[in-house]
Formats: sequence, structure tokens, C-alpha cells
Amino acid sequence: MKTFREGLGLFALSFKEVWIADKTYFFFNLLMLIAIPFQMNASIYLGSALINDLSSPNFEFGGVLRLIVLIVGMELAVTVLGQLQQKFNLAFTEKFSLRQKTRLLDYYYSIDLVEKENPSFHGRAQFNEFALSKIESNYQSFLSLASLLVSISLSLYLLRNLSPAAMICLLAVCVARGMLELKTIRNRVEVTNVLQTSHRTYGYLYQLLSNFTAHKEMMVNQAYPFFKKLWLERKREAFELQYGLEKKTIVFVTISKILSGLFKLGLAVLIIYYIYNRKLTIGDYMAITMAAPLIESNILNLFNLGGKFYENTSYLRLAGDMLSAGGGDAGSRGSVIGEIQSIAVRNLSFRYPNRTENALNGIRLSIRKGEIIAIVGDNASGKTTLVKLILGLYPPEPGSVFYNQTDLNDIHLPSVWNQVSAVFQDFSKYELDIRHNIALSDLKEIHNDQRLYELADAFGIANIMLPERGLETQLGYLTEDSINLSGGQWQRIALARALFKQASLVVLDEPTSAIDPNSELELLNRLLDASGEKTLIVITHRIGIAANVDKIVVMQNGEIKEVGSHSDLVHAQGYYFDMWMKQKELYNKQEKEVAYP
Ligand SMILES: Nc1ncnc2c1ncn2[C@@H]1O[C@H](COP(=O)(O)OP(=O)(O)OP(=O)(O)O)[C@@H](O)[C@H]1O
Repeated sequence: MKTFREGLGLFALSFKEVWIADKTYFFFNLLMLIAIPFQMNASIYLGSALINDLSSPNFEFGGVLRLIVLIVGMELAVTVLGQLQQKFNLAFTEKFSLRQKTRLLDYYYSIDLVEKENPSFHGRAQFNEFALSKIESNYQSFLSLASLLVSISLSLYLLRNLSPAAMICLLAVCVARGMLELKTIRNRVEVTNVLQTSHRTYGYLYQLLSNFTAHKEMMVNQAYPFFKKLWLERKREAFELQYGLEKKTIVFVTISKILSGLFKLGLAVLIIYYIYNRKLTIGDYMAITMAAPLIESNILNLFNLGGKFYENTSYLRLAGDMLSAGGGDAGSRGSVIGEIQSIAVRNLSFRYPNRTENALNGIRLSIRKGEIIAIVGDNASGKTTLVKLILGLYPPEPGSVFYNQTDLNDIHLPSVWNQVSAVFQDFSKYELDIRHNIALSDLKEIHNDQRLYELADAFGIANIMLPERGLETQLGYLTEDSINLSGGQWQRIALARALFKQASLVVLDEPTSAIDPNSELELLNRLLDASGEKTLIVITHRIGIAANVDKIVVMQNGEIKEVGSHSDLVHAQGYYFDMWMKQKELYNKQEKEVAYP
């Protein structure tokens, strides 16, 4: 009952979506729903009357001509309508796919980042696009179902002269063939579900193998044969699954065809018997021989459609979250905050949904306006997770993160992001021009050339610009005159972007990881100078940077180990002191080696 209700709900959804996308298409399809079965069955009926007239010794020429004109006229009308339908289909397909793609993008944008980063979401996301294509298919299937029912009723009327036993036989064969069809479809749905995962794996491996950037590491590691072998293995596994399905399908189809052949033989014998005993007119004979195969294929299609509903419903169910999503209003409620005066983190713990251990435990931290904070610590100690929670990119527990003494959960998140600039470790490299790459953080200032050139100079970007293009120099690979940048150059662009926005909080996660050591210190000092009144949080593995900041937060295993200024922590001779000494020794050693090789 629940499945039935769910199926009905998904139907309603399909109808609604098609109706919203294109009303003309919606109505036209309804018209065709009646027109096609009516024309097919009326042609058989009129054809049978025509033959009876022609075989009568005193047929009337005018009457016969009228029948012929009617048959041809109806066929012509349906052909013209069919052509028109193709035209409407084309326009509809474009509109519909655009609407669904937009919906999918909005949905992906609206859900929590932590959910998006979960591998299980990636698996489901594959289904979403597939499921969207099933919305229209569901609508079409419903129309076909209605059309088939009309056609079957009309055909049954045309077969009224057949004996009840023959009718039962006809229906029994159709139902048996239909059941075989259903079995094939169920089998296909199961295999498709399994194939989705295997498709993702071999799709990834194929992308890796055809990715030119990945080739250099593959060449050095001589890993190409390994990945190729893996890809071929996964491909073969998928093919074997598919092949198994096809084999079953072939068996079902063969049995179905044999049944149909036997039925046709029986029908032929029956008709000969009727004609022999003068129980049928020639017109009746024609109507039966045409209506019986029609009814057979229509009943078969009916089962086919039943299977399709089952198939569509299962895919749509898998994409249920997306279909029921109301659209991105996450974090859009709550009060609006002005300039960030303070941030307080109180007893913040956090666990990723797919992990068993907490990434953060009982974090306490307070940040005042204008402070420069460095977060240091080992890999995986929770530094990035902490800033993502502070920025509201992951949802913190209520009562654990406060901006200007207001709980982040009660704040309109975009009003926080209006005040924030951030460069993450995996910052974006936009294949746009330099102007857009820098100004994307504050698009209303995109024509502020003076500021753009100032930042380009400050971050060593000016020399990347093509002389004739300036800020309009295109980056990436999209156009022939694009230029690609080194990792460090991309990072400079990302830093310029962060500072272009007049934000009161700037968060930089490993901001100079790709910058050469000669420029690193200068660039960092420039960053610190440029921060002015801004609050700055820098995650870094370079202890040298930490020495110049107001407060250092040392993290280990998801906890804050130490907090204080550089001199406080050096005096304390704790974990930070050890880190500092190790890096200092390393630099001294390297310096000596360079000076006295
Ligand atoms: N999206 C995620 N899903 C599940 N676990 C995650 C996710 N991101 C990070 N983690 C886990 O959370 C822990 C903390 O990771 P985090 O990225 O915060 O560390 P980090 O201190 O910034 O490390 P690094 O210095 O290497 O950048 C790690 O154990 C990591 O595996």
C-alpha cells in the first residue's frame, strides 16, 4: 500500500514537472493519447466495413468512396499531428532538461558541505541525474498506459465475434508474455543498481588514465600498466554482469516469441474453421487478423509499462531526498550580524558522519577583532575542520560557536560570509581572466582597476599578464590564448582574491604551501600588513610565520594543546617549543649545508 501511495506521489510529481515545464506539450500529448488508438482501431473497423461493402453484390460507389476518404483522412490527420508532436518534443526536451539540471545544481549547492563530502553522497549523486531523466519517462509511461487501455478496449470490441475460449486463450498468452517481460525488467533494475558502483570505479580509472596531468606521475612510477589492468578488470566485471542480464533476457524473449508463434498458429486454425463453417464474413476475418496482433502487442506493452513504472519508481525513490528538497534555504534564517567583533568557540566537538572517532574534542577559543591567529599542529589534528566549523561551512552544535555573542546557529549565515574571505588548501583555479579570478570575492568592485592592479603588483601577478591583455588575460586551457600557471602563481591569485574583498575576517589555510621560500616571507609580511584592522586566522605548518602573530593555537589529535604568544609558548617549553626547535634546527642545518657544502 505504501509503495502504491509512493508510486502515485511520484506520478503526481512527474505530471507537475511536465506541466510546469511546458503546458502546450502537456496538452498536446493528452490529445495524442486519444487520437492514436482511436485512429488505429477506427481504421480496422472501417476497413472491415469497406471489405464487407466491396464483397456485397450491390455495393454503392459513393458509400465506399466515403469510407476510403475517411480512413485516409484519419491517417493523414494523425501523421500531421505526429509531426507537430515531434516539434513540441524538441522544444520540451530542451526546456525540461534545463529545468531539471538547474534543480540538480541548486540542490547540490543547498546541502550541507559535510554531507557533500561524504563518499556515500557521491554514490547517490550518480543516481540523481539518472533519476531526473525518469521524471519525463514516468509521465510518458502514464500517457502510454492510458492510450494502451483505450486501444485494448476498442480492439476487444472488434474481436467480439471470436469465441470466448479463443478470447481467453488470446489473453492468457498475452499475460504470460507480459510476465516474462516484467521478470526481465526487474532483473535489469537489480543489475543497474550494482552496475552504478562498478561504473563509478571504472569511470574514475578511465579518467585517470586519460588525464594528461596524471601521466607524469604515472610515467615516473611506471604505474600505467597497473591502472590499465585495474580498469580492464573492472570493465570486464561490469560486462559480465551485463552479459548475464542479456543472457536471461534472450531466454525470456525466446520463450515469449514461441508463445506468440503458437498463438498465431491457433488463431489461424480457428479462423479457417470459422470461415469453413461460414461463421465469419470476410470483413470480420480482416478485423480479427488485424485486431488480434494489435491486442497482443498492446497487452505486452502494458506489462512493459508496468515494469517501467517499477523501474522508474525505484530510481526516483533513490533520488527521493533531491526530489523532496525545497531549495537552498540552509542557514538563510536567523539574525543578520554586522562587523565581526568577536568569535567564541565553547566546548566544540565534531565527528564526520562516516567516521567513528571525533575529529574535534572540547575546543575552546576566543578571537577578538583585529587579532592575528596562527593555528599549527600535525597533519589530521583538526585544523581545517575547526575553521570550517567556525565559518559555518559545517554545522556546529548549538551553543558551541558564537559571533558577537550570538550563537552561529541563530545567525543568517550569508551575513557572516559577507564579512569573510577565505583561501582553502584546495582553493579554486577559475579558468576565467585575471580580473574575474581576483574580483570574484567581491563582484560589485570588479571594475575597480586601481585596486586590482595594486593587488596584482603586491602578489607578483602583474608579470603573468599578457601585455596586450592586462587584467583580461585568460587563465587555464579553455581558449587558445589562455595561459596556464604554476601552482605557486595560482596560489598568489587566490591570495589576491582573498584580500580583494573588504572582509573583517580572513581565513587562510596553508596560504603559502606552493610559494617559493624566497618570496614566502615577503608575501606573508605583506599579508599581515594588508590585514590592517582585519581579524586573520592562518593555518600553517611554517612555525616561522607563527612567531609574528598575536596568538598561536597548537592542535593535536583534535584538541587544543596550547594557546599563547610565541614567547609564552617558547617559555612554556611544551609541544610548540619542540616543533619550533625542530624546524629551527632543520633550517640551520640547511643553511650550513648551503654555506659549506
Ligand atoms: N570530509 C571529511 N570526511 C571525513 N573525515 C574527514 C573529512 N575531512 C577531514 N576528515 C578527517 O578529520 C580529521 C582532521 O582533518 P583536518 O583536515 O581537519 O586536519 P588538518 O589538521 O587540517 O590536517 P592537514 O594539516 O593535513 O591539513 C582527519 O582524521 C581527517 O581524516
